[in-house]
Amino acid sequence: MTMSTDDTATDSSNAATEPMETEPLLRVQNLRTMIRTERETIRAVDGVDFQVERGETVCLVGESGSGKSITCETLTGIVPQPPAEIVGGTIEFDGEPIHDATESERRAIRGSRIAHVFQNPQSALDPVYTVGDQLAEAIEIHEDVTDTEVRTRSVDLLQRVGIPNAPSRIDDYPHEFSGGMQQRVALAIALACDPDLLIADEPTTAVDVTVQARLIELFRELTDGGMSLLLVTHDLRVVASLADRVLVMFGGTIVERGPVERLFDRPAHPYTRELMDSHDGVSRRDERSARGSIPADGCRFREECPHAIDDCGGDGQPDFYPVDGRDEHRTSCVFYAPGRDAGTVVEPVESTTSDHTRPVDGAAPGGESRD
Ligand SMILES: Nc1ncnc2c1ncn2[C@@H]1O[C@H](COP(=O)(O)OP(=O)(O)OP(=O)(O)O)[C@@H](O)[C@H]1O
Ligand code: NI
Repeated sequence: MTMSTDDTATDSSNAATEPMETEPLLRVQNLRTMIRTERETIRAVDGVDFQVERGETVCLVGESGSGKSITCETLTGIVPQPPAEIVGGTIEFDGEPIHDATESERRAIRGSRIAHVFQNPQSALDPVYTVGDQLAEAIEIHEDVTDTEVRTRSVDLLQRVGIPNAPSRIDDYPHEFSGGMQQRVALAIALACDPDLLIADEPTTAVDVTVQARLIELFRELTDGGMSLLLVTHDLRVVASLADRVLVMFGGTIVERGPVERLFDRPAHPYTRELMDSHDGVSRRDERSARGSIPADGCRFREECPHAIDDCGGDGQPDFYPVDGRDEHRTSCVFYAPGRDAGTVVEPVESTTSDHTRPVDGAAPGGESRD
């Protein structure tokens, strides 16, 4: 069902490890996380399934409040409980279930194999230690190296994430950096442990175009080197530059999934089509609070969908149907069910490939440019 990464699978020379190598690095099934507030219970993540292959970049997109960050935080077990409550789902990492892991087991995985750069960087940085101390700690967990090597590597990491004057800034404390730089410092610390999977939540949002281009280049190098990347972003140009596959979220559910070229060329779900048509995803973000709540069942987009019919209701979200008969590109929309006319959904919206879906650096979309 997912894009093949056969090139990594066939590298294995040891036959005994072959079944492991063909496993996705991360497999998530039916992830469900509720948030209970005094006023209501929000189904922040409601039945999310996906996987990330080795060396693959998967982008998670969708409007503000759609559940992207809570999905990531549920994966690494750092979602604050309460107000959140993880009510279901299985998470397998490198073939091992980790959803039942104890807090200390999870911390061990987070410190070595999965790195998570939060949307809000302050929470990741320790205010009482210098950036250099925090980088050193992360490097030393992984490897036994001399102090000089640690220092050289720390400076290099800061330079790679675009921190100017890294050799002197390394001795600064987190509060001496701007918000945008703090997130990049957190990224440098995350990368210090040489993770197999990097989960990065909006890492390119508060940065200028030069730094953005540098980060895109860095992510490419890392995934070319075999790291997997789960990237949350609002910026469709970043998606076009980096993604192999895209997951579109709305109201705590994934509504469409597929290879990046397909998502941009043939967006299928009415919500995806609207997202691709919006200029930068910002206009819808501001409207959300004014438009009231999203249904907690059926298709979550139905109240706002120009094509909604009775079948869009029901208990669970609609099944995932192939788009144009392609298994790897699927959407949770009843109009794509066999025998239904998907043209109803597609027709009224005009061409959707516009400037903001072009890669930032003019390269071909991720899937092609990585080879
Ligand atoms: N601490 C919290 N208390 C109450 N509700 C919360 C809390 N954190 C998240 N939520 C709610 O959970 C839902 C999912 O939020 P989440 O942060 O995952 O969205 P997001 O897709 O990451 O949005 P953004 O693009 O703004 O970062 C939203 O309805 C949000 O309001
Ligand atoms: Ni978020």
